[in-house]
Amino acid sequence: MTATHPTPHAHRGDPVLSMRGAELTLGGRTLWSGLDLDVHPGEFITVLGANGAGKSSLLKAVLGLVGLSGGEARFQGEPVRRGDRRMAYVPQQRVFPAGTPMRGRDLVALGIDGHRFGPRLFGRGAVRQRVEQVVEDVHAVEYAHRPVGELSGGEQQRLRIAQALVSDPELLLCDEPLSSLDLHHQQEVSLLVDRRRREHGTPVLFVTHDINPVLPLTDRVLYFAGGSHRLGHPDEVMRSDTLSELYGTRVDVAQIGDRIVVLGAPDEHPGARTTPSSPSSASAPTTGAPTSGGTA
Ligand SMILES: Nc1ncnc2c1ncn2[C@@H]1O[C@H](COP(=O)(O)OP(=O)(O)OP(=O)(O)O)[C@@H](O)[C@H]1O
Repeated sequence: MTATHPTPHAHRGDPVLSMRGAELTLGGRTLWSGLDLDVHPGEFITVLGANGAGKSSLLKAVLGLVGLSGGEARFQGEPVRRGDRRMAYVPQQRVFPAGTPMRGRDLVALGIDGHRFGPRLFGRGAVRQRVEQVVEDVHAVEYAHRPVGELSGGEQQRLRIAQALVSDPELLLCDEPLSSLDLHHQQEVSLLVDRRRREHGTPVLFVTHDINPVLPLTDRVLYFAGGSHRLGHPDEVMRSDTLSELYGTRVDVAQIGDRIVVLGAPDEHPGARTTPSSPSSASAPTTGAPTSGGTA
């Protein structure tokens, strides 16, 4: 399914990431197949689906950490490869233990010179300058000198975004970066990612269980369920008929205020792990109200 709506932030030009007939089998189970995806400069693609449907594994495949079992994935025209520093990854929010001595700026600098596979990109002075600039960009100057273990979850996550941005990436891969954050911090972190793609044209693949915080930013949704997927504008994908067909069972998409809730979506498979961010009601991922796009 191809989006028929415009993607307001997508720039013209060749896709940054292109997948054709992509299939991923892990542990003997085919998570998804027949995936055709072009990610254009500036695009914000929200990746949704049940626990265990293969959302995080998509990011791993793009990062070259797991190999496709079929089809191909190309980044900037070349087959994806592990350790490509032009892609940046923002992990799930995980709190650093209270005694962690590393300071905020050092965490950010790891995005440049702490990488095991990459060469040193800059001299020491240039690294410091670049780190300082990104710390300012994410409005973390006030606390970047403090040990990360002393910082709040939201502050830590801002620094993780800074760590991802410090290498000036050409593709941003975010794996549930908002989980465990309160609404205010969810919005702050989302806006940092949004600003990056608007100002630098860096496209974003954003895995989440809840589209609501990023719905106004979302150009297209990629929804995985039942070994299949749908790709399109939120209006096209977040519908009862589309998701019922995808899950192979009745699924209701309800609008409650400015939010949309998906009701009745089953777990992907009995052994799928659950995450704290999963809504408890009916194992249903919550999703946001379809809008016509625009920035938050
Ligand atoms: N390296 C691996 N080897 C075998 N199985 C794997 C591997 N990595 C992931 N899996 C399995 O693949 C399935 C998909 O995992 P993945 O983490 O991609 O799901 P997800 O959609 O991100 O789920 P969640 O919403 O729970 O985070 C899971 O059943 C997982 O156990």
